[in-house]
Amino acid sequence: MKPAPGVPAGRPAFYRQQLALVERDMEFTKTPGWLDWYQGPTKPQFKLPAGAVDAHCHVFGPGAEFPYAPERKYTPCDASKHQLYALRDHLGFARNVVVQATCHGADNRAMVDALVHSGGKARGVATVRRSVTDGELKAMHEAGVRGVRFNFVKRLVDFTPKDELLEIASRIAPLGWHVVIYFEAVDLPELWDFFTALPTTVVVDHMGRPDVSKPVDGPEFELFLKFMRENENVWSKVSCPERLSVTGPRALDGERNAYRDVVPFARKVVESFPDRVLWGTDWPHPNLKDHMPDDGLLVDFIPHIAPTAELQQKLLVDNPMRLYWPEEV
Ligand SMILES: O=C(O)/C=C(\CC(=O)C(=O)O)C(=O)O
Repeated sequence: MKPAPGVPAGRPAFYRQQLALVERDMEFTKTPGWLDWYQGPTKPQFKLPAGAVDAHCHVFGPGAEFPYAPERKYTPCDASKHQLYALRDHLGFARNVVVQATCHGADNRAMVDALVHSGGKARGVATVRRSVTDGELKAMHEAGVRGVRFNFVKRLVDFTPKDELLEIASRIAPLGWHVVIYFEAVDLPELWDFFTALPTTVVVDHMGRPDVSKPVDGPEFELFLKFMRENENVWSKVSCPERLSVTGPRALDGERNAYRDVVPFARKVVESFPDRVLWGTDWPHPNLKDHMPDDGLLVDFIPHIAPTAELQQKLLVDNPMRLYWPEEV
């Protein structure tokens, strides 16, 4: 990698460490254009079933307590566990699955801190490197971590060799954990063999980010459906319409019928694989450039993709409970 201007060749790692030490003692400056999470979300009209789980959300810092990682690709606004749990109660969820965000790298302290202060109402998904010790994995398990996330979205992370990821997968499998994968639809063909070699349950973030301007019955989305059909260990989050939508309308200003272009994709997955789907808010919505949704209106998106009470119960309660709280099922 080319060193930054003013950094002598061969020393970038040293300078990154120095930068981390400086940043630890200063306030973080948000990435230019950063959109903060929506204040004062509406109450959803859709009444969530009792025990509903928000199975994809994050905490950011706060940076002064849990510094953002030096290798991060964005610097967010703070979004604390207290704010996350206030949103949970406001929307009517009972539990959360807190997914490690890339702005914290493999430093899982903010996420783990959120779990241990949740009164058992949150479980987590971590990011780990091959250097993670068995003791650290055990401590994370006790805190409520039940999975690791492998991220292939190039704007978010640097490349990690597949042999390192396979080694991590083989170490977390005996703990009963699963692997969450995040990738863009165009990259599925190249990643197929790696994904199908994973020895655990595999959960895809946001339906593998389909291009929803393409037909729902076209070859690209069909490949994703085939991936789920042929591999019964593969689950999908049918989340993030606000990230995938091209035409909107946005979940803002009372719009309870938002992101209509995403509906056929998510509904197809929910109806084809009702026992292997999860839903989450994705609060505090990292990296949205266009708009920040009203989370209450996002919840009102759910009945459009899971139209029956039975599908809603599986999506929001039965499936996440089976994956994250199996001891209670
Ligand atoms: O929140 C998400 O799932 C999506 C993200 C951010 C992310 O994954 C991360 O920072 O860890 C994105 O597409 O920028």
